Amino acid sequence: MANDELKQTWKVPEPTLRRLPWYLAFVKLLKQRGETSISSTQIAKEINVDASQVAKDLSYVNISGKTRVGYEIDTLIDVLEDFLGFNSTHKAFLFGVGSLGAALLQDTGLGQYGLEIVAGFDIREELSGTSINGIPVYHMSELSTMQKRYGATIGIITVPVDKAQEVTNHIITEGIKALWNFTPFRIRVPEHIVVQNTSLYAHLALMFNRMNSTN
Ligand SMILES: NC(=O)c1ccc[n+]([C@@H]2O[C@H](COP(=O)([O-])OP(=O)(O)OC[C@H]3O[C@@H](n4cnc5c(N)ncnc54)[C@H](O)[C@@H]3O)[C@@H](O)[C@H]2O)c1
Repeated sequence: MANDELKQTWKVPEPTLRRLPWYLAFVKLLKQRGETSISSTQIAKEINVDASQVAKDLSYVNISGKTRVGYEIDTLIDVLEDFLGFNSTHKAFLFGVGSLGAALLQDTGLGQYGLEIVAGFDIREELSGTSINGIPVYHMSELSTMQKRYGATIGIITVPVDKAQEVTNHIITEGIKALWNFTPFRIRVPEHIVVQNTSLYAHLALMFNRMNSTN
């Protein structure tokens, strides 16, 4: 990606980046049903987002605004996937092949979103040399060697919470540039490193809270 394009992508507001994958999933569903075009008004209705918001979100994406006539579905899918980075392959290492880590290795869906987990790492000796879903698992001590082989840029962190910072520090020195952190620890990183924290539990708390307020 050219530098200018990269800067453009950075300017996209986070809520827009969260909504665009919803639009993509919906448009893919329409394609499966044999539809060939869709308007932003239709997307808005289906996703339950304001039509002007949909048009604004799509204005960040490089697709010509045939708002009333509708977008050609194949083109919209291509452009959205490209924009969201789902069409390119990002190589990732996963750290901590425990219950969550192993489940993520099992998930074949990640590949459709451009994330290719090429190897898992753990400190448990008995795991090294094994594989999950065809993905090899290595001992942490092999990280340097494997990084030379695979050149991964993303690190998925599924180690125990008290190991999160230590593992982060270590893998950054091995060339990992972006971290998908599943631990509840707020890891500290140098400015040029990208961190995305993800927690299933945070969403649970939200659901419980909303359930209680509707009782
Ligand atoms: N974000 C979420 O929604 C979510 C959901 C479940 C768990 N978690 C978090 O994910 C993490 C893992 O949870 P789990 O239930 O899979 O735990 P687990 O104990 O089953 O797995 C942790 C794995 O990390 C390995 N490990 C420990 N130290 C390591 C190191 N220094 N380097 C590499 N590997 C190391 C362990 O050997 C183990 O295999 C925890 O921090 C937990 O809080 C988050």
